[in-house]
Amino acid sequence: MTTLRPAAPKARGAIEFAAVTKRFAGGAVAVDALDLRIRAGSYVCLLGPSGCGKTTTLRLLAGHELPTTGDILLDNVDIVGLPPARRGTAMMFQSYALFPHLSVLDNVAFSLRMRGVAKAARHAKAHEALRLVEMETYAARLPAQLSGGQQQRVALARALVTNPATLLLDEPLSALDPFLRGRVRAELKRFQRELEISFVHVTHSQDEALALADQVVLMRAGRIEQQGTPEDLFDRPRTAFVARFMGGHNVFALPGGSLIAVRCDRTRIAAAGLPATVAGVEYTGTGFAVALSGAAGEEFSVLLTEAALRAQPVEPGQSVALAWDEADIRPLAGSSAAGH
Ligand SMILES: Nc1ncnc2c1ncn2[C@@H]1O[C@H](COP(=O)(O)OP(=O)(O)OP(=O)(O)O)[C@@H](O)[C@H]1O
Repeated sequence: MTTLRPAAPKARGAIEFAAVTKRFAGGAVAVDALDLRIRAGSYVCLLGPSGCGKTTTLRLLAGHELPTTGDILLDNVDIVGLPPARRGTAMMFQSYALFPHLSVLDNVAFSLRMRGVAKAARHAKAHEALRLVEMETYAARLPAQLSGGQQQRVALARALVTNPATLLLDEPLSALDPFLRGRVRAELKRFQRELEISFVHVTHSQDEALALADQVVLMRAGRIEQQGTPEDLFDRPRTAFVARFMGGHNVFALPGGSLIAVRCDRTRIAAAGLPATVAGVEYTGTGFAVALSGAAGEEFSVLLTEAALRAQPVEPGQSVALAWDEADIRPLAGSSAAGH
């Protein structure tokens, strides 16, 4: 479930961005007066279209970028002046970032070696981290002798060996095939719960964010468009941008210009309502998706069960009407005149 548990007393990794702006040389504002709060021990996904500032936000936390203005706190400590290794953050890279010539154990111990930790102590900690991800028996192998999922676990152990308060993950699953992605996704969630630290996970994938996050932060042009639980973002979008980005919704402009969102599975093909033309019908496995176009060329979608489509067949080119229940209307900020 995605409901927020009350943070346990030992949970770590509370993050606060206070009016953080990052302006790159050349003028690009990647992060724009960002105010962001992340609770200790929570799983947060930063989501949004390409270029909206997700990676920059993560790099600001890690200390790979410095803010132009603003403060960043981790467990109430201002970390802006601290070097990356002293912030209490760790970054998990994709598995191919493992050093190919080092054993699994030495890969995991690497950052401790860089910090001057003696060999016996760093190997003990590396074994502990490998035990946590159930990879201890592979300690002597080289990365090339592991499966993709095993490499990913080693990458996770390598990030966790410094005992961070927050783990930063930039598209950690994008290199994996869909089957493995599902498995590693479940493991990430389990580790995060067990460790009671915060995970900040950058993703392009709405599905990934909905499946993993306690809190989803949807960014747009360096700002937060909406932050909330996956249910908030998916079922209670506040703007047309959120409804469209999260998917699964139709955005309708009502007479007068106000905008509403209605879920595609709650939009009906009815005898009377908003006129639309059927553009196509696709089998989705669990039912059918009917693609439609509105009078002004807007794109809509209605999800039907097989039984519903059989009872009321539609075909491309057919004129139909769309209807919905009052209870399924989600009013959106802005109006169609504002260009959303
Ligand atoms: N080092 C840099 N110098 C100049 N501009 C940069 C730099 N890094 C990022 N930007 C710009 O800042 C904006 C935000 O980039 P960022 O990488 O944070 O976006 P993103 O949301 O992670 O995108 P993507 O999903 O494509 O990775 C973009 O317009 C990008 O071109």
